[in-house]
Amino acid sequence: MPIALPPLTIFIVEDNTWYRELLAYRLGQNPEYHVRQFGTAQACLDHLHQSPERPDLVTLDYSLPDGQGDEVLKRLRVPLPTVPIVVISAQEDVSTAVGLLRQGAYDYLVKDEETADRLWHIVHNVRQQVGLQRENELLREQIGQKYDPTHAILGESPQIRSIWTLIDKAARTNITVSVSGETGTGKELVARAIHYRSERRNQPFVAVNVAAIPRELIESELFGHEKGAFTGAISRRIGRFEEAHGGTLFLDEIADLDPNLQAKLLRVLQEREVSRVGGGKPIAFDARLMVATHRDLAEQVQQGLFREDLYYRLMGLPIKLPPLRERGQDILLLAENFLRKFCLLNHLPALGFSTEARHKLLQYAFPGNVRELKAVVELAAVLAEGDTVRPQDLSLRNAALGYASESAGNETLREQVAGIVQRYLDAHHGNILQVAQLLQIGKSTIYRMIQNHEVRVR
Ligand SMILES: Nc1ncnc2c1ncn2[C@@H]1O[C@H](COP(=O)(O)OP(=O)(O)OP(=O)(O)O)[C@@H](O)[C@H]1O
Repeated sequence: MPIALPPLTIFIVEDNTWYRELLAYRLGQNPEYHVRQFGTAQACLDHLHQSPERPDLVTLDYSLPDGQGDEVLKRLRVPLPTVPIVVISAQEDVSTAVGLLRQGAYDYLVKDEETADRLWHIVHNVRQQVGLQRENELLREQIGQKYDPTHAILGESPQIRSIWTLIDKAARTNITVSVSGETGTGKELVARAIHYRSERRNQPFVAVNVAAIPRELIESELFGHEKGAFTGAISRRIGRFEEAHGGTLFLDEIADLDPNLQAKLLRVLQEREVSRVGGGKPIAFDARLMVATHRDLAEQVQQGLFREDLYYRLMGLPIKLPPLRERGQDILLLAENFLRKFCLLNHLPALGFSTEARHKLLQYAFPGNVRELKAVVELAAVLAEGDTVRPQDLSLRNAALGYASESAGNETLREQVAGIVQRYLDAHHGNILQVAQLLQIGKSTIYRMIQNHEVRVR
């Protein structure tokens, strides 16, 4: 299925105001084209220098007051090495055209009454190409993310580099892996990375959060049950251990497993067989086991809350993930990555962080670690004005995150933000200016949400 294309940004560099307006008007007829106009080459270069916004296509007048086509083309190629640049000239001159094309111009057009239409076709073609390229990038990113820890588990800190090494080592054998670390540090991500690097990569990866399943259901969830095993067991059910056959079983929050099930798990690991609740013959268990916990399992053993024999069985290769606040500049690297991806997936123009916003991120402790950073960055992308994320867009206090927890669990961040804005609009009789002031967001953000049918003025 083709992906929805983000708007195409076009820079028009042309000193003749009338002609520039004409091109902008023609291209602007497609609402998916964002046109930005510049009267000189320098104005365009200054913009490229000061803003993270990058065009998908540039039209360049051959004779500008501050430079000739070939020379300006060369200067534009520095910040825009691969962006198509269409040169538009008042005169038809074959040798100039050939020279420009050799220099990497995308096309050469002569100004006449058909230029705007020809440009329209060129832009249409570029749009198709950009679409294919983005689709490719997205697919490559998805595959890369799945298999390569250096793509999936971002970071450049020494702590993360040593985690990559451990992942590679773990992936070479079937050793049980126990991942520990605070909430949101990426424990499940590490487990997945090991699975997708291992020989079991084409078999299932089954993740079970032990703490999330009610006590009375967990046994049948893990081991399955036979029909009639208990009231309500109206048909046979395959357990997660069986489901993971040939692949990997990831038991998250293992410290929360109740003592009875700890004993049963120990038996399964010793005998490499599982039995469904309610009988039947034992079934061979062939899955690689990985476990995770945010608690200190050794301490749980000391306190008598976790079986010591099971602890030694499960420990295998321990991988301890560092909290985000101890990973220094990784905070910025992750933040930029989340911002880029969010903009790409939501068809927003590219955004960057202001210097003050970076400081604010670096000063915060991130108790929710990477998960919290991701949520904060995605919300900031929605709230940002223009092309920059400012400190006030970063909702680092609990108050702002409190809104999120009020909402239904499955909503996306974007839906949650829309929900907040809608509530304010309703409460203030659709007064956009007032709502923008109260929420400290720009009016244009609200207009954009109305245009995208995310909120309504009722
Ligand atoms: N190093 C990283 N690079 C990119 N994304 C990361 C990284 N670490 C974590 N994430 C992202 O952060 C989020 C939380 O990660 P994950 O669910 O693996 O954490 P966890 O430690 O298992 O959390 P919990 O303790 O709550 O189960 C996910 O969206 C994950 O993709």
